[in-house]
Amino acid sequence: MDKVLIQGLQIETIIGIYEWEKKLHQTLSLDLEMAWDNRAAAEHDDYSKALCYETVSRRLTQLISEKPIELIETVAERVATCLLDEFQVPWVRVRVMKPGAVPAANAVGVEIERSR
Ligand SMILES: Nc1nc2c(c(=O)[nH]1)N=C([C@H](O)[C@@H](O)CO)CN2
Repeated sequence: MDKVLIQGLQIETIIGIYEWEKKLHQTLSLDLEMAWDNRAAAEHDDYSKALCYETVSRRLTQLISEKPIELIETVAERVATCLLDEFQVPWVRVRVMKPGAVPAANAVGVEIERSR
């Protein structure tokens, strides 16, 4: 299966369940694996057939930073839904990491897979 990948997409947003978290921005780090048949783009070196990682990154940053969210599970689900519905990605793996949330850990996070 071909994929388009985005690793370590940093998104600043209001995220968390505690009152103190609703008053500041924190940075999430997203890793995305998106199934995509890359042959059509490669065959004629045709950008219009490619899944543009730049466009996807911009859209997800807008989606996740537009309003406060409590759970990183919600972030992962919204990202997956956007990729399936708006970008017609047939399958996606979304990992959302919240660095610094647990001081003793490098990062904590969730990972989901969704398909159409
Ligand atoms: N499974 C989850 N557990 C927790 C979350 C979360 O989003 N998903 N969030 C928090 C707090 O917001 C925490 O990150 C504050 O440091 C706790 N557990």
